[in-house]
This record gives sequence, C-alpha cells and structure tokens, in this order.
Amino acid sequence: MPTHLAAPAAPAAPARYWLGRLSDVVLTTDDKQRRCLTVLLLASLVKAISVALLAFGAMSGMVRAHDVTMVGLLLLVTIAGFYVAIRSGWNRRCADPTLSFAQTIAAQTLIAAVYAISGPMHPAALSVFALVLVFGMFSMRVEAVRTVCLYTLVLVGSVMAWRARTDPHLYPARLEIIYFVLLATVLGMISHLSAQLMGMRQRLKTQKAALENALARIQQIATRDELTGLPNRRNMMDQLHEHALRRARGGSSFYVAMVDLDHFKEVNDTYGHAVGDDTLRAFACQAQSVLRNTDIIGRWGGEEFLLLLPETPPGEPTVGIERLRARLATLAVCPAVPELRVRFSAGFTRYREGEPVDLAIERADRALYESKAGGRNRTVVL
Ligand SMILES: Nc1nc2c(ncn2[C@@H]2O[C@H](COP(=O)(O)OP(=O)(O)OP(=O)(O)O)[C@@H](O)[C@H]2O)c(=O)[nH]1
Repeated sequence: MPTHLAAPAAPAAPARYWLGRLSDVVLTTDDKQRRCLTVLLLASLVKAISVALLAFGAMSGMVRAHDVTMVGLLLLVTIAGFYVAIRSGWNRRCADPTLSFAQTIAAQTLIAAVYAISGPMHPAALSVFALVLVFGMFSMRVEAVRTVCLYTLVLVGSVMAWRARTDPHLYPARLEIIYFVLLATVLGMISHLSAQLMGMRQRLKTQKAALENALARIQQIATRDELTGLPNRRNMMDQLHEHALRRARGGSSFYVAMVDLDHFKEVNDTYGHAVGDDTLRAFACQAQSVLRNTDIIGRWGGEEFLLLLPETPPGEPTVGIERLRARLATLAVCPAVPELRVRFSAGFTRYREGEPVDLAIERADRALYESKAGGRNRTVVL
C-alpha cells in the first residue's frame, strides 16, 4: 500500500464559479427577476420539447415541415421577447412584474397554433394547455386564471371548429367535441383549484402577519418593562455583559449606576397606586429625554432603575443624572397631584476591566445605599 497517494484532482470550484457567473449573467443577481426568468425558461423548455416532437412528426411525414418551422420561429420570438422584457427590467414597470398573464396568453395561443398544425398528433397538445395553466396559477390571481381559461376555450373551440370543417379526416367533429368537453372540464378544475390556492395563500399571509406581530410582542414582553417601556432587568443584564465583553476587547470603559426613587412608598400610600405608576412612567420618560442618548436606562425592579453610561470619562459620570435631578425638582410629574415632586438617590461606579458584571452592580448598590444613608436626594460615586 503506498503511503502517499497522488494528489486528488483539482476541486470543481472554478467550474462551479464560472457556472455561477454564467447563471448570474443569464438570470441576473436580483432574486425576484431570477425567479421570473427561471419560470420563463422552464415553461420555454416544455414548449421547446413540444416543438421538437413536432419536428419529429414532420420527419415522419405526419406534420408539414413548413408549419413546424413557422411555429418554431414564433416560439423563439415569443421567448426572446419575454426574456428581454424581464432581463432588461422593463417588467418592473408593469402592474404584474412576473408577466404571468401575458406569458400564459401567449403560450395558449402558440399551443392552439400547434394544435391546428399537428394533424394526427394534435390530441397530445391538450395536456399542454392544462400544464401552462398549472404554471400560471401559482403566480396569477384567480380572475386572471379564469380569463385565461375562457380565452383558451374560445380559442381552442374556434380552432377545433375550423379544423373539423377544413380537415374532417384528421379532426373528426365528434372527436373534437369530446376533446373540447374534456379540456373545458380540466380547465374548469384548474380554475377551481387556483381559487383554493388563492384562499390558502391569503390564509398563509394572514397567519404570517399574525405570527410576526406575536413575535414582536413576545420580543417586547421579553425585553421591555410593561409599565415604563424601558428595557427590563434581563435586557439590562444582557447589555451590561455586552459592554463588559467590548471592554475586554479594548473598548471604552463605562459607568454603572443604581437609581432609587426616594420615599416612593409614601407616594403610593398618600396618593394611590395609580399616581405611583404615573410617577414611575414620568421618571422614565424624563430620564430618557434628559440623559445622553447613548446612556441606557432600564427598570431594575419596583422603584429602582439601572443606568449604563458608555464612554463616560472619569470625573463626569454624574453630569446627566444631576441634570435629571434639577429637571425633576421643578416638574409636576402627575397633573392630578401638581405639588408632587420626584426625588431620587443614585449610586455610581466605574466598571473595572475584567471584573464580573455582578461586582460592578454590587458596588453601585453600595453607593446607592450610602446616598440613602447620607440623607437621600443625592449621588454617591464609589
Ligand atoms: N405604583 C407602583 N408602586 C410600586 C411598583 N413597584 C414597587 N412599588 C412600590 O414601591 C415602594 C417601595 O418602597 P420602599 O422599598 O420602602 O422604598 P421607598 O419608600 O422609596 O423608600 P426609600 O427607597 O428608602 O427612599 C413599595 O411601596 C412598592 O409597593 C409599581 O410598579 N407601581
């Protein structure tokens, strides 16, 4: 057994790369346009196979070669026209950028021509009418599918009547009637299924919207405090961890502060719980408008708030909170109780690189305790 095997053949990556590039050129890189072009090319493949079969019919003497050439040319021109319309982006200007309705009408017209020229092979074209509509029903509205069905039946009915009169040997009237009834039944079914599909799509759309709303609501409940709309405790912990991580990677330092409303129990006891709630909301609202917009304030629980102050140089951490204190000293936070003023105590600490976030919170808590013990309505930095 050789210990060293020959190097494996070069991976097919370059081939895949060039295929990818080619498909980008042919189908564009725009997802929506790509989908339109892929459907067009798939539908064209079905029609190309039909024309190839006709060519076989011509070689076997069942169909006139001249007719096949004409139909083939017509097919090429139609496909090229739709390809250019989509590839150039012209379709974006249309009400239906997929051009499904126009493509389906063109396809049914072409197949009607095939039906008329394919002599003994013509019953085979019947299934293609149905196939084209199946393609269309995924992208067309129900009314459009119904219009195409009606158009197909009128067109094919006319072709059948004409061919039954001009070539009764290959298009016997009785057989044509049977084919027509069969085609009408199948197209009717497709039209019915398309209505059902539309209903399903509508339900899916409604469910998707409901799910998105529910997700947004869950997200809101999971991360926000219901009363004040501020980030909740879990959210604040996540943000603290994130900032600590950033700090560990060389990011700037930040301050953490605990803020607690003074004698808040008295507000509740004197004016009622609703005024207490209003006070909490007003405090949250004022804090958000007065502090820097990079500062983050969250409700820690009860009448306690946690502040995260990123990019705060030592020596200036309390500027914002004192601005808030000054604002609240003159502001009637609750219109029902104009004499009510909000006062608070605050404890600040600088996050020290590498320490667990809980340690910084504990220090801020101690600073808060000191400011309470020192007479409240003040700030202590530890
Ligand atoms: N209205 C209202 N009150 C709340 C809410 N959460 C907690 N509280 C009340 O906040 C009060 C907190 O009371 P204490 O812990 O004694 O604090 P305090 O009265 O502010 O006293 P100090 O902090 O020492 O100044 C309690 O009466 C709680 O019921 C809330 O969401 N709404």
